[in-house]
Amino acid sequence: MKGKLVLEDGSCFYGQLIAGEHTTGEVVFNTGMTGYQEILTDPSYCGQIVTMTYPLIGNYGVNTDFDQSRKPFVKGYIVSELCNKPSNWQSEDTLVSYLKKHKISCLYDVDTRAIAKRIRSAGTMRGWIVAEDTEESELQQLMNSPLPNQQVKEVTTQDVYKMPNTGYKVVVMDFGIKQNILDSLHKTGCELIVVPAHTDAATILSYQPDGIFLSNGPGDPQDADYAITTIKQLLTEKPIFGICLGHQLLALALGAQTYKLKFGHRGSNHPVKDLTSGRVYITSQNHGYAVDENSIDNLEVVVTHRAVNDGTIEGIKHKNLPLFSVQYHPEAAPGPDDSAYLFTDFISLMAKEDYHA
Ligand SMILES: NC(=O)CC[C@H](N)C(=O)O
Repeated sequence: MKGKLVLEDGSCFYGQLIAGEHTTGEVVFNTGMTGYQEILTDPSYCGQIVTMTYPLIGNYGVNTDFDQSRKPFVKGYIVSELCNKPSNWQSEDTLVSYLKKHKISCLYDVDTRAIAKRIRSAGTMRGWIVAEDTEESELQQLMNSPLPNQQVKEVTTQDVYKMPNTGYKVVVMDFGIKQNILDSLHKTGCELIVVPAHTDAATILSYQPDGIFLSNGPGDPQDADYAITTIKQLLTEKPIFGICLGHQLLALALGAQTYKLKFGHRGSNHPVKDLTSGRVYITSQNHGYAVDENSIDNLEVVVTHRAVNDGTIEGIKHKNLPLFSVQYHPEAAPGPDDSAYLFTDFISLMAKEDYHA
């Protein structure tokens, strides 16, 4: 079926549509060459239509081991060439049948470069994927519908679950966690207790954890005000490590502000400088918001990492308390695992607190 992407500014991009009912979301682009299944199932993309700038997608098929959560959470998917004859020993199915099975509207054979350039110059916009022959009146009706802003509620776990182990006990606040973050923490020996996003501080502390982990997740961090309130109450209680949305929420709880980037950072090769060692790490990123530079001046917060491309804040720590966070993804999936050492840093922080106890 012929389809199109209509952007908020009126621009249209034409292609072929599969699996698709019409859909809407914030249109973003990811520059990764691989990792399409991890991207589809990263809950941080809930509410967004993801455009892949790499021109060939689907070429190594899909495999359930690559899933980062229980299902794909993207609202729509846009690719140039959609390969339907994968060649890889791990391939269990085609991406086409995966998208159909999960009813993810996918527009392909589209000029993805033109879409990325449009977003890059005009900024992230809302968009609609519809059949090409959609009546103007129907399109207008779709365009008048409000965009939801409580995606964390959609992706967080409904029930508490545990991943037993013999090491430190960590309560994981699940705002839409990726499987590889859980696996990375678990691999370092941690026992994990994963709790829903709305869990209050008293309940979290009742598990008597050695540390608290704040996960990645979708949406504007300022919409998760309930989580900011909870984290505020935990700041002086336990060591805390946050990734991406978790980093933004930690910063907000410490009194900083966040703002929306023009078109965000989404890809697998973003250079980040560790300001302590001077080393540059190539990192996996997926975020549309960042911690505001000017808001931290009078806080007990130190910037530990910066994006090399645009200088934005990529990591912070507290001057005295055992709290730190990064904006990028040390768990990769997809992307390089150069920053996996941060998980061991969290263990060292818990060990230090343990010693002082
Ligand atoms: N991956 C994430 O956790 C993303 C955080 C937040 N939703 C942002 O876009 O900035």
